[in-house]
Amino acid sequence: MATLPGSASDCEALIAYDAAQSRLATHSIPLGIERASLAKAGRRAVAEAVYARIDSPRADTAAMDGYAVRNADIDTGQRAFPVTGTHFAGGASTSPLTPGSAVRIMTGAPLPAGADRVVMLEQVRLEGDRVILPQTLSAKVHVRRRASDFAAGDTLLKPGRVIDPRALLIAAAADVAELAVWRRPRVGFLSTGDELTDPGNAAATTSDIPDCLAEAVALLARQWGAKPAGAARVADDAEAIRGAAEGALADCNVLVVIGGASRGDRDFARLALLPLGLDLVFADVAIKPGKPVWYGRIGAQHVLGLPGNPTAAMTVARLFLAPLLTGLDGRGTDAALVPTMLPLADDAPTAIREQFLCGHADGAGVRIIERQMASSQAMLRNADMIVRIPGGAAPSPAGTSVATFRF
Ligand SMILES: Nc1nc2c(c(=O)[nH]1)N[C@H]1C(S)=C(S)[C@@H](COP(=O)(O)OP(=O)(O)OC[C@H]3O[C@@H](n4cnc5c(N)ncnc54)[C@H](O)[C@@H]3O)O[C@H]1N2
Ligand code: MOO
Repeated sequence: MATLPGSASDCEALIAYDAAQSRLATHSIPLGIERASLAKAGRRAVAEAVYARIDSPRADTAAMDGYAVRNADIDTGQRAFPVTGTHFAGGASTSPLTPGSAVRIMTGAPLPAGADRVVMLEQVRLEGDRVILPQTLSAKVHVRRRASDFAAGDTLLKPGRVIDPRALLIAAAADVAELAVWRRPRVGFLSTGDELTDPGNAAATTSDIPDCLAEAVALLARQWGAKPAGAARVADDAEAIRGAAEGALADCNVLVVIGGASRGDRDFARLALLPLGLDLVFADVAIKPGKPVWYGRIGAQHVLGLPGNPTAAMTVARLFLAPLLTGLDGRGTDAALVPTMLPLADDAPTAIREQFLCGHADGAGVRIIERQMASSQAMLRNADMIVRIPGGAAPSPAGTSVATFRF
């Protein structure tokens, strides 16, 4: 068998998880900047600061429906005011308030020049064309000062901020119609395996098994910001894998190759791609499950190889594909890798290799799902998180604080 650059036989050292992540991070750099309308900018990371193009409020405005008056008149003891007009939100700038008079005003309407207080509708009564204010007036003047929320030129969103609904509100309020955002990676998927068939077709055969990973990993990629760029499935045949990969690479930034990652007689994934110029960055990581995961570059494109065992594949997709995608789309690899530290509810199983096990949390802490295997499928319905358990002889007893990653 040909020697694979970056690979390790069982006698060679595997690359440590943290070292593999460091290597991934050096390659996972933003793809580039594009402009997106507000409608298309959601969940993207902004590449340039967002500045306010206008003051907000744009003028001194009423914070309540009521009557705009001058404090100077109030201070003289005047409480009955002739009403000289009505101001609505959206109205143009108005003539100044005549001293000794009031203007009926609605929330959001600009105050007439000279007015510096709004008395709420509920606190006044009308007598003919005069408004009568109460003797005692609150300290609150119910005026929103011009630029008191933000001023034109203020930095409202910093580069790297992910556009969530609140950030979208701010961009729109800043009078920004388009945002400079990092490009989203296009991700293609290639499942390999003679035994695989489309879900829905296996029962009609005696031995085929449904490809349970293609759609699941594509959804995981979408959840982490990717644009899916098609999926193909090929037999365990190096020529077929190479041909399909070549076609897929023309249309994606990241190609995820599923299966054929290991040492079997028909595990061709990495070997098949070497003639395309595959430059392996790491392969065979000292983790359980998912050891055969590999990552490399073919020119500008990124190629991630997942093992075929379903739980192993989903685990390393979460651990390596998610940060690859957040690195490429400007959020940074850490966006997918910051753990939540939680106490173990029970003693964790021990293993020589570092383990990334499926678990879920309840009031007592993290529970690692029992009897899970790299090939498990049904178990995943209860797997809300991946739990990092250190390798080596040292046990991790109940109460130990462990790193968890939401699935
Ligand atoms: N001698 C060794 N054998 C194995 C090693 C090793 O280091 N030395 N590693 C083991 C580990 S760990 C894993 S994980 C698997 C990974 O195998 P491959 O990536 O080569 O995957 P396949 O051989 O193609 O398939 C393994 C298993 O998974 C099923 N599979 C594959 N793709 C899918 C899919 N899309 N949907 C559903 N099921 C899938 C496949 O049918 C096999 O049952 O290798 C160990 N062996
Ligand atoms: O590590 Mo493999 O991914 O156990 O089955």
